[in-house]
Amino acid sequence: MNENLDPNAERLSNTERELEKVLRPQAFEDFTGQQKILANLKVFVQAAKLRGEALDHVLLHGPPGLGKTTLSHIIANEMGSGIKITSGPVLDKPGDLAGLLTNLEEGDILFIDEIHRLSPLVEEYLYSAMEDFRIDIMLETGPNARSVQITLNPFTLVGATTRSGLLTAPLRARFGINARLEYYDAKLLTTIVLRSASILRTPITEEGAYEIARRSRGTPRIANALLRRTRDFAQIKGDGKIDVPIAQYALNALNVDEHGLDEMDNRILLTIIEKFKGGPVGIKTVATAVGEDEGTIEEVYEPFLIQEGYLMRTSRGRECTELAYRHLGKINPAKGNTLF
Ligand SMILES: Nc1ncnc2c1ncn2[C@@H]1O[C@H](COP(=O)(O)OP(=O)(O)OP(=O)(O)O)[C@@H](O)[C@H]1O
Ligand SMILES: [Mg+2]
Repeated sequence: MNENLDPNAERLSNTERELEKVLRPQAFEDFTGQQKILANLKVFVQAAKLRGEALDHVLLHGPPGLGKTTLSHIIANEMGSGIKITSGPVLDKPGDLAGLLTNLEEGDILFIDEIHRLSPLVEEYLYSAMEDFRIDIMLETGPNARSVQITLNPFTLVGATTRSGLLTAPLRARFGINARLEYYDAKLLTTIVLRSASILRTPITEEGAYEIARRSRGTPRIANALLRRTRDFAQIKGDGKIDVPIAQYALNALNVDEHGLDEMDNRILLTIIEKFKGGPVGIKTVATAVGEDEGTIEEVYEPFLIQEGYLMRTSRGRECTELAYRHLGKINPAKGNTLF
């Protein structure tokens, strides 16, 4: 797959990374959508502040680019707490985690991204820290080795994962607040695109913003990436203003189709239809056939294709729906040979 055209796999240059930071909402007020989650979080944050306690541990899960990292920063801002950031694969040994934990100040947020990738040893070490704010530390090694118990400052663990199914039950049970982020509808994404365009000082029509929004796979990160690319087209091919024709021109050039499916989405559907008679077919087989990592298909592509009704997950594997056939202009042999 051509990675440069895939906003998910976008290799961010330094300026692009700066732009992501600039566009990231900093407070509950700037955060669009996920209404229920937000409403609940506001209550929990307010209550914790009122009691002068650390917020309960928070688990954020859902597909990439929906705002997990953004929310964790907002929680810290709203609590008025410091935030330390790490990720599952980086925490190699319990010692790495101990270092982080003992440096937390009261009420601080410890953000662990990709928390499903913690090693079992580190995960187990985390349990007592989360539950009792206590950890055991080994002093010295060899015959003099002994462990002492240390009391930690009360803190809030915010864990983020795209694969909540891979979390162990004991870890999941230790989060008092559990939020699953959903894909955004086109209206919410339009608001996000308009906000981002105004931060970037890019003139844009409401219809132009909607055109980008409805073709962004329900994902703010993709909407922002497409906005930035469209801005380039507007500057070079137009007069700098983003309207519907410029947005359509840019999105077509980026291989984002009419319904917002990108190249890989379409390749997955086409492969299942053409090579596997529409399915059912196992995810491993699909992954090999399209040349994409199985986990990526499962956490990035599949959830959206299922939500939009192109794909079904059955006990025998993945199956294309009638909508997928129609979308690709193919005839479903099981449904007779008419297109409509
Ligand atoms: N609700 C929102 N309102 C406005 N912008 C948002 C919102 N959610 C996400 N964004 C934008 O999308 C970008 C990606 O969000 P974020 O990094 O929080 O996603 P994520 O869920 O952590 O993704 P990943 O799983 O890949 O880490 C952010 O830089 C932010 O600008
Ligand atoms: Mg993130």
